[in-house]
Amino acid sequence: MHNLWRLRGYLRPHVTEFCWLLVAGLTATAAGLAVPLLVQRVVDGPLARRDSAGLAQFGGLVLLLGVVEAALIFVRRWTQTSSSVGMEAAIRADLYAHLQRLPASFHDRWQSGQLIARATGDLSMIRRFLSFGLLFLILNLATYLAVVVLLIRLHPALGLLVAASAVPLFLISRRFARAYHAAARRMREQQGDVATLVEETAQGIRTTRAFGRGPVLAVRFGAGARALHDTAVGKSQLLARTSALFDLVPNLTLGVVLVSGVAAAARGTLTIGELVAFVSLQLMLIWPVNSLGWIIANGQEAATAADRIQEVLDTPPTITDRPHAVVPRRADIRGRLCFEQVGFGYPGGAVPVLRGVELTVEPGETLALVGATGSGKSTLLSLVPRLHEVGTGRITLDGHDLRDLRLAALRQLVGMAFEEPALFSMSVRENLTLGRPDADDEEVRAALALAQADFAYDLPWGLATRVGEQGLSLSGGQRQRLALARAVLCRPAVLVLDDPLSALDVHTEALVEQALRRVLRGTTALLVAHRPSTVALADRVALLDQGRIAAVGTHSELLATEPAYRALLALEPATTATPGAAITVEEPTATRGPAIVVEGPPATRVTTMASPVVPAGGGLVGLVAGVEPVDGVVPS
Ligand SMILES: Nc1ncnc2c1ncn2[C@@H]1O[C@H](COP(=O)(O)OP(=O)(O)OP(=O)(O)O)[C@@H](O)[C@H]1O
Repeated sequence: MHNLWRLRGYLRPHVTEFCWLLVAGLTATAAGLAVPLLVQRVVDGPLARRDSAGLAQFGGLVLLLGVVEAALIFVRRWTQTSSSVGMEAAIRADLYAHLQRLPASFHDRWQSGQLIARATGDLSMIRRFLSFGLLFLILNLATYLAVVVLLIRLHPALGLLVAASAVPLFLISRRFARAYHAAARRMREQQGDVATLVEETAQGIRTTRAFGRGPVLAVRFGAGARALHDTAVGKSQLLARTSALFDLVPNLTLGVVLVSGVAAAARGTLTIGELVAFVSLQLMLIWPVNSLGWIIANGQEAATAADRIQEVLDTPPTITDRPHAVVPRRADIRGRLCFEQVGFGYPGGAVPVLRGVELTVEPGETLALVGATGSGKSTLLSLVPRLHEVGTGRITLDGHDLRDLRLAALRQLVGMAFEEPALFSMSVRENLTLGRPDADDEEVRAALALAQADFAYDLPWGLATRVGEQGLSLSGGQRQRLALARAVLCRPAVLVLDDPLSALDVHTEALVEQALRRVLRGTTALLVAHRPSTVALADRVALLDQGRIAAVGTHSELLATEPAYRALLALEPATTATPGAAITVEEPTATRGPAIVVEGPPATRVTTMASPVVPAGGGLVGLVAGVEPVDGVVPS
């Protein structure tokens, strides 16, 4: 319960409402408790005396109490939902803001399904406890205590017997709470796992369809869903068993009270009215005791949810502003970027990814980073906007250690485009202006022109077209060009490009390069390059080998002096794409079945379906793999 208690701060803004809720709830309970006491007076008074006027008076009073109780219950229900929903929203907002502050390494470790489950299902559990469980716990305890006091006053011996029934109830509750907590925790984890599986399947639907792995994933999902089902059934059975015990105890007590009460009434030590009142009051304990199982279950679910939420909230954001971090003026930044003995390793990684990196990029210079796959190029780039924090050494921008700059300011100074660009399910314009919400139409147009992304104007609703989740309604090359336009729109002092042209066909790449050359002239840029054509954009090249800078020089210097560099660029596959390649489907012949033919000059004629060459945005591979719906038939 400790972690649930730690969330009490969220109750503070609603404390007045909560007090009113309690007052309304307790008054309604008091009105309900008064009814049996009035009945006692009626039975022993007007009813015994056959006084019909007195009877009508009492009847009116009981009716009034009933109306008051109903009105107060309505008020309580009306207000309790709004305050608990407000608390849920506040916790969710803080959780989301915290997730934003947590470093990339946290998100590498955590499954997104687990985070989604925490921000949705777990928070709903807490809301339900705050709006119902907690309130009923207080009201039911108050009812129990009040009834027991009234019962002891009516008949001390029988009243103490009822009070004693609290002992087995307490023991059952304690055992149940422990077992239910473990089951609730297991179930929430399994729900997170199932959410992750669904999310991964949705995101990787093209890959799974193309490989025909749907049934395998379905088996994996089935196993996860079955485990969740079994835990849910076990949890419900636990609650059902305990609820039966919670039913049994008050009913057993009621039986004993009835027999002893009738005997006492026969002996004359208890009036009929007192017996009726006693039994009526005791019946009022049935619901509070019965609901105890549900309230404990609700409390345990909320406690589990609070544990899971605090696990995230307790993770410290390791990449934060230093106390005296400064916001440099954009005009003062020339863009000299220095890596000084930079070392870095991923948490849990056996060996550091970067070691003693020494590199300087002069203002306005473009430096290409070339290295074998896995040599640490992307990692090095990610240190510049502080997506990861340097382990040893430091990186400076115009002499300022990056850690001495305010994070928000640094990320405005650094524009970044990734090889696998993330677009969000919002309009093209919103995606473009993510880093510069104030950019006007002309600036957006210029950025799109530069990235050769004018296709955006031809989308069904132009820049207002919403791109699907992760921009998957666009081709890889289109996404890359939009990401490039987004990076340059920020007018950054340092442009960091992680192989941003890899998905472009040769024709588009040449156009983007031409335009990029103009931008790069005035900006410090660090770009990962795999192709000689991209390297040609750079003034100098740094060769990264197993996390160390092996050589720095111009392209021709490195070609002349570094065999490893020559080998890397020579491994470049021969380009086969052809602007305006024609695609036709040929009829089957005697020697082969039907074929998709992509035709350029004779050297690039392709007749195998395995390697069609299509201009960016062609989507042919998706049709062949059966991932996308198709008008007509793709012969196989
Ligand atoms: N988030 C991560 N967590 C743990 N290890 C990682 C992570 N990202 C990368 N690595 C490891 O760090 C090393 C360098 O990866 P990095 O992506 O920087 O290489 P790269 O040179 O950019 O490769 P490529 O050219 O294939 O993109 C690799 O061994 C990789 O497995």
